[in-house]
Amino acid sequence: MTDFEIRLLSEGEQRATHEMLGRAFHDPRLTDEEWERLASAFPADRKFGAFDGDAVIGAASSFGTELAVPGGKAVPAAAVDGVGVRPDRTRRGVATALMHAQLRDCADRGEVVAYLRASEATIYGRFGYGVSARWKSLRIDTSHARFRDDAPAGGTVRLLEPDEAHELLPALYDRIGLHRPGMIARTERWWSWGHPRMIDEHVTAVHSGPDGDDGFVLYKPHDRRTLDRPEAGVALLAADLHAANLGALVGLWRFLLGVDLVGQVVAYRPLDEPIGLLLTDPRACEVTRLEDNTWLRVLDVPAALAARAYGQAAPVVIEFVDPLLAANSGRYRISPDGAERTGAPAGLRLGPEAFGMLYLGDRAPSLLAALGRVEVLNPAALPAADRLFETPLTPHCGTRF
Ligand SMILES: CC(=O)SCCNC(=O)CCNC(=O)[C@H](O)C(C)(C)COP(=O)(O)OP(=O)(O)OC[C@H]1O[C@@H](n2cnc3c(N)ncnc32)[C@H](O)[C@@H]1OP(=O)(O)O
Repeated sequence: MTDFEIRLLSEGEQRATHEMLGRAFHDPRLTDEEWERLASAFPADRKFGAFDGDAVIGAASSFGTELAVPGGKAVPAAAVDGVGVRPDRTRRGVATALMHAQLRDCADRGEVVAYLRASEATIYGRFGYGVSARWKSLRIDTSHARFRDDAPAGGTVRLLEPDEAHELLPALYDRIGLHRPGMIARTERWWSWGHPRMIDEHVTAVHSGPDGDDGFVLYKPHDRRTLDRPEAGVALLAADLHAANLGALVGLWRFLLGVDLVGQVVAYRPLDEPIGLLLTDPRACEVTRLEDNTWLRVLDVPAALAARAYGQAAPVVIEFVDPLLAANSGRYRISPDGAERTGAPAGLRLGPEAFGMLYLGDRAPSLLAALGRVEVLNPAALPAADRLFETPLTPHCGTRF
């Protein structure tokens, strides 16, 4: 017996929900004016609330998008955000009830995976989410950063005024395309939610190559000068950097590292970002942190397996066990040609959390088996599964949500 009810928000309940989330995330209360500006980007649609009478004590939200998977296709995905419980009602199962309702709802909508960024790494594994992509924080000291003679030259970079950036970036992001597993489509809701403020708070630079605009970066300076270190310059945080090709990536990095009065450039990048290899002194590029970036929970196993590409190896049968979304449970034969349900005996057995960790290519099945997250029923299946699930590019989302 619970003392709360889970249901979708009704019109008119958004502001109270936003206020409740503000208490969970320690955000300041919004003025009426601030709420007016924000309201249209905080729709009731797809928001689950936990209610004690009329009072909202917990919420979980999502929006529909597309997620790039290995091989170049994209699948319908639920981008989950705004999960929070009022501080006086935590640890009584509210988030669990919200998560279960939300996962069933997203599965009913035909979405193939749910995808999120976690405030803490201890929360989401129990709901079947696994870390699907990690990122590295880079800090590049500009005084030591010289490009090698054989590094690509890159094209030209120009700064945009904020109104030009609002106009140009959505189409440029689409043009760059979902070329890396883990990237998501930026929907209208996404552009209208955090992005206007983001553009206003950052400088936007666009890269042009032989075929026109092919990359952009939003950066923001943080002043590190003090009275005893007046020479320190500023640190630039490259908060949103996307490039369609290596030339655009190098061109944007050359630009960032060449901006005057800058001592450091900091960015959160894919694990295989090659910037250090382009410098005469690769140690000028320090990895200061490596952590989980996105978490993935599969909602439709047959569709997820059918959408991605596989490496060359003998076929493997995996048995998938899903305690929450029972329709997913069963055996699947995976080969370089695709995946299908099968009655054949399984070589490996796993659940949704391990699936989330290997689906985009972040972790190898053999590592998960060694850690006890994948059960090995036939040892020959393990090296074959490693080769099938291996991906040439490390997964990376690169979009805040
Ligand atoms: C995608 C996003 O929006 S990420 C943002 C998540 N939200 C936040 O971080 C805001 C602040 N935190 C909160 O609002 C809440 O603490 C939440 C949403 C994280 C958890 O809500 P709760 O209602 O307390 O979770 P619930 O009671 O269902 O807990 C389920 C289990 O998870 C555990 N758990 C929940 N939160 C945490 C946590 N932060 N750290 C460790 N364990 C946790 C509980 O102990 C419980 O374990 P049990 O099943 O073994 O008893």
